Amino acid sequence: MSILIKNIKELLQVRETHIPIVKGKEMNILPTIKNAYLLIDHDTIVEYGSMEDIQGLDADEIIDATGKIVLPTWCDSHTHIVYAGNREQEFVDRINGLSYEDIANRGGGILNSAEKLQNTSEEDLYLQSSIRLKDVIKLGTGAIEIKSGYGLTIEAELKMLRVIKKLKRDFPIKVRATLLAAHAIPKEYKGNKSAFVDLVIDKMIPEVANEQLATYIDVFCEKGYFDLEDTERILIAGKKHGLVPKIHVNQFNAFGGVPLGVEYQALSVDHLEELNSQDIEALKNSNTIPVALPSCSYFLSIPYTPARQIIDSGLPLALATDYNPGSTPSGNMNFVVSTACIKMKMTPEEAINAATINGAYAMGIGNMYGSITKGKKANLIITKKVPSYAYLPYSFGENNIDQVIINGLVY
Ligand SMILES: N=CN[C@@H](CCC(=O)O)C(=O)O
Ligand SMILES: [Zn+2]
Repeated sequence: MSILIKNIKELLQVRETHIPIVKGKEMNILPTIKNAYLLIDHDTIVEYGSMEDIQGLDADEIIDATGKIVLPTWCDSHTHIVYAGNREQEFVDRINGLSYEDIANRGGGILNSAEKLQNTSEEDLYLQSSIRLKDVIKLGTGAIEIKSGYGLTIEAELKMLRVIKKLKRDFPIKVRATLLAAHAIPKEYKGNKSAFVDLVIDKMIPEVANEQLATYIDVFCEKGYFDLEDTERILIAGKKHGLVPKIHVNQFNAFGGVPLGVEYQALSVDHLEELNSQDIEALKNSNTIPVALPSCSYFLSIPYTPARQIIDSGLPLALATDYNPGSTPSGNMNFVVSTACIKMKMTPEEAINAATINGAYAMGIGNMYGSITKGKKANLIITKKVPSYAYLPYSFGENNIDQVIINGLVY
């Protein structure tokens, strides 16, 4: 099966050869071809170019993209989409004056989601999560990282990871799984955090690695959750079992989590709403990518990750949703890209690079996803008729997507 997309107003993120990451000033460059075509064979991009050079090309199916923009699907490198129920009451409580911290301190927050998940069957959890996954694909996400972390017992963490495995089996998009057992201290371990960290290290990590249920190891490194020592112990144990660090740091406090992540070769350090100059220095000359989650800042009314400071220091930046029931009940990468431009002063070029090539890097799939490159997966967004690509972040809240192609099939 082949598809030829013709008369594309502008084809975005065209990279003749694969580049793994874009950093600093390069982030402001988005290579495009105006009046372009693109040929898909089965699930692969095999050819593209200017309409002037299209002669001789034919395909089983022709899509006329007159007036429309084509770009690679979003790579959402940070989500928690496997969860049970919702937390809209906490949302109302925050409107009425409680903070995220207040809610967590009285047993809500992550512990609330953990209780719900523990009491939900694997089948129901799969059903609830698959609805969300379908929805985000329609919004243009073609690759997604999904974390555990609402289980907090061995059984429930394994249940979450098995659901992620089934989603990976049943859906055409790329799915990467992360073990985030150290997401909160369970009620039963209150005052005895080190025993819970021992459980994560001695039981959960070996079991998950043994069953090959995760690629990455994550920790919520934050005051009131897991400190630097806990984080270091968990990263060491994860690495010993072949899990690559990819961690939550600096959401509310900056106290050394970023340099620690870099020291343990984390693939990414995510959140960074609070960031200091030592963090920036640590990230320079490292292979660790910072990841910003602007929908979380929006929803919790906390600071936005200082994208300008990061990019202007020559660093790369990726954008992701953080889709979860507590801090970001949205998996809309289009909103993330818009919000990054509106609130973080990223240019459309920077934001699109951050949500495609750099998103793919932040989930370790850059060789096959994130750009229009021959041989990469045919995962594409075809927009509605739009005046320019800057219109995409500009028209925030509007759905500009006409079609999503995943592995060469119109979704
Ligand atoms: N901060 C830690 N974890 C999630 C939120 C978890 C929750 O509130 O359920 C996050 O990335 O924002
Ligand atoms: Zn998160």
